[in-house]
Amino acid sequence: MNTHPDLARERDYIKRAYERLDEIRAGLNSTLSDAFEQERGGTHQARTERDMVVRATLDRLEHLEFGILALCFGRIDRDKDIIGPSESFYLGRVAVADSDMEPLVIDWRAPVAEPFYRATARNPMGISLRRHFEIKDRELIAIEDELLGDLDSSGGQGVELSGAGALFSAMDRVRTGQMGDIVATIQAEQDEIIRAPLPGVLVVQGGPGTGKTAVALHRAAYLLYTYRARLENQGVLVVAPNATFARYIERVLPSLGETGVEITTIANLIDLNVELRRANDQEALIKSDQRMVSVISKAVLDRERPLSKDLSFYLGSVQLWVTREMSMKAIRQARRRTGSHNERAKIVEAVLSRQLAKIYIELTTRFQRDELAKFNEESQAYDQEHQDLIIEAVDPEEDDEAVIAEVVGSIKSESEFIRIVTRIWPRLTSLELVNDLFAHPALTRLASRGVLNEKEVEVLTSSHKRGYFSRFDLALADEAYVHLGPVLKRKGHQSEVNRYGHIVVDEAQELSYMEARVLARRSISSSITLVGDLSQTTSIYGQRDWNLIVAPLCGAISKWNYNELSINYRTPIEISDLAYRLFDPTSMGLAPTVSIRSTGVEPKIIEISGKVESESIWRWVEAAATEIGSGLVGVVVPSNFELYEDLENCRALWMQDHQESALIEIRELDYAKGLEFDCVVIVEPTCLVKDEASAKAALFTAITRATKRLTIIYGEYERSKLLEWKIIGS
Ligand SMILES: Nc1ncnc2c1ncn2[C@@H]1O[C@H](COP(=O)(O)OP(=O)(O)OP(=O)(O)O)[C@@H](O)[C@H]1O
Repeated sequence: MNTHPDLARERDYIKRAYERLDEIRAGLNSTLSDAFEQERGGTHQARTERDMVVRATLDRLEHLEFGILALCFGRIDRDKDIIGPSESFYLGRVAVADSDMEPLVIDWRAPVAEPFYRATARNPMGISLRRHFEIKDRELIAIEDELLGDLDSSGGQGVELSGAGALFSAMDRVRTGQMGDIVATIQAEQDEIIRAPLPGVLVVQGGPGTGKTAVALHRAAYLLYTYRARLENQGVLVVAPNATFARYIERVLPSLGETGVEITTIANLIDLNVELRRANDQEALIKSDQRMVSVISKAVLDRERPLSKDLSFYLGSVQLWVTREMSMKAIRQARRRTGSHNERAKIVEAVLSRQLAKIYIELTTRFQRDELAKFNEESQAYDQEHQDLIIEAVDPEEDDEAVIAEVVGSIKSESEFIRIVTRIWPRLTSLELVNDLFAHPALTRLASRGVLNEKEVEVLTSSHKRGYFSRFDLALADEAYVHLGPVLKRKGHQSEVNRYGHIVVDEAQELSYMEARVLARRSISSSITLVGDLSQTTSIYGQRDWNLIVAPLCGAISKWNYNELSINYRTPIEISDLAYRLFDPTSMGLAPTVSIRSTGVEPKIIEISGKVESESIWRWVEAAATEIGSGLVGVVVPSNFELYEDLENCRALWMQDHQESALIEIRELDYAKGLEFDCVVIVEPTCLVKDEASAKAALFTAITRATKRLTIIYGEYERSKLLEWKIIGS
């Protein structure tokens, strides 16, 4: 029972704030129903104005909709200073003012709120008191005060924390499988990143559980608040590594009153509407490589091909030849022009049709129709030499443009002519280009000559499945689109890409070079926040150097800002100790992180003799779920794990009988990354990913998903590796 002397007074204040919030909501709802009730009539302007009112009211209502979450979570008392008397500010997830427009609650993002997150004993930032409220069902139940004068809020590991009580209870909460906001307990090092200026590339490196995802999302909300006029128009994009992760974080921004942020994956952003297949590691590695930039640009050029032999078609009874020479000239002319490949197909078409129209006119006027027929009969066709003579004889000045235009029109609608032009300069969708490129080894080889070796070409062609694409193909298609442009006059052509005022990328260490280019193309002015952890790079195409990640994103700006986070809010000391036995971050030049919670429960490490079977695994999963009681158990298994289906069956049966118990999820590492579970069970810990070079980082990542308990189940064949990795002792 909290017996703070100010409890009753603060309770009244918070009650008043809630009542005022209700009043504001009621006012907005009645504005809305008035607008709906008004007849659709009136002038166009009146209707437009009404629509604007409806939209703005709906936006405002949405902004005030945060369910059962607390409106107000803290207060700061500012000392008297030269500009005014001492003052108290109540901070909350949205601003609420009374009917005289006097603020009751201030938005956490307002500049005046900054000391709530940043003030320390050494630098109190002009405040004497920081107060944290615990609110349940709209009622204040506890108060935690920090007097900045004699602050001692060390988390036990020599770390200075703000609102330690509120922070620890937030960290201890049972996980639901959906990320929540941290607005009430943001720590100073996090706040600095959240409130960093908008322009430029900002990199946030932090070990597991340091709040990178949370910080990234709160930063998006902060930027929208602070640069609303610009960003509401331009848009803010959050890029998640996969759809599972996007779902995991989707509630955070709405709980902060921001619903306009787009959260998506790179594949969805490219939006080519294809079902994705998995890529194998070697294929993924090559297709993510920087060298693919030149392969793709060459692949487009390779499709601009002169004819290998002369081809003809009939316009009426006249046989017209498109010679190899003509096709080369047309390509040269088209290449001299600006515009995308697809746009310039028109130039090839125009050049050839005009040339052929002149030939046609010359032929039909110079010879009698029957003489021409005889001529054709005798020689089957006139050869290139004849035609060249005719071309030279044609003086454009003397031609009647109207007649030429008419013949050009007829030529352009001849299907054979269209076929020939398509052969020389096909209009292509980006997926067609990528599909053709890997479906035909000759094209692959041609485009990658001097860039990829024969073995790499073999990997690309042998892993290709006609008409099926991986996410890596999509990035290549996006690259190809830059050269190709939309296919005009064809159904389903792609539109121009959306560009954003700010882009936030999570798990940025896994951003491949080609995917980074996808994002660069969608950034208006290289205003980007990248959050990630180089010690958790587990994909074969991911990076272990921020310079490499940032390079394709910087655009004209060569400087970028770097920040590190150091406190692990997720993993208890007992579990992170094990993780750091496996991996020493200083070996990569990264600052070690500090866990600030302890559970007193050591991880369980279990050896299974003989073959690892689903029954034996499940026994331990069940034990973990029973032990934890409620919350979330994440079973992390190797990718393409042969027992995956069996485990899913065990899970389905277990869940039927244990509906009130802990939820169990079985996940490959890629789909557990970035997430967290009250209890983690890792199966075959040395085999989580195929790529051996990433195996250690994969286990490190899996271990650090746990907020409370950890069980590792390994087969005896993994013992020597686990000994070497210091996970088990001899
Ligand atoms: N200031 C904070 N107050 C309360 N909880 C916090 C705070 N910062 C982070 N957390 C919690 O810690 C957990 C880890 O945060 P988050 O997932 O953002 O970390 P991360 O650095 O992205 O982790 P990883 O790289 O391991 O996936 C989350 O449950 C988050 O809500």
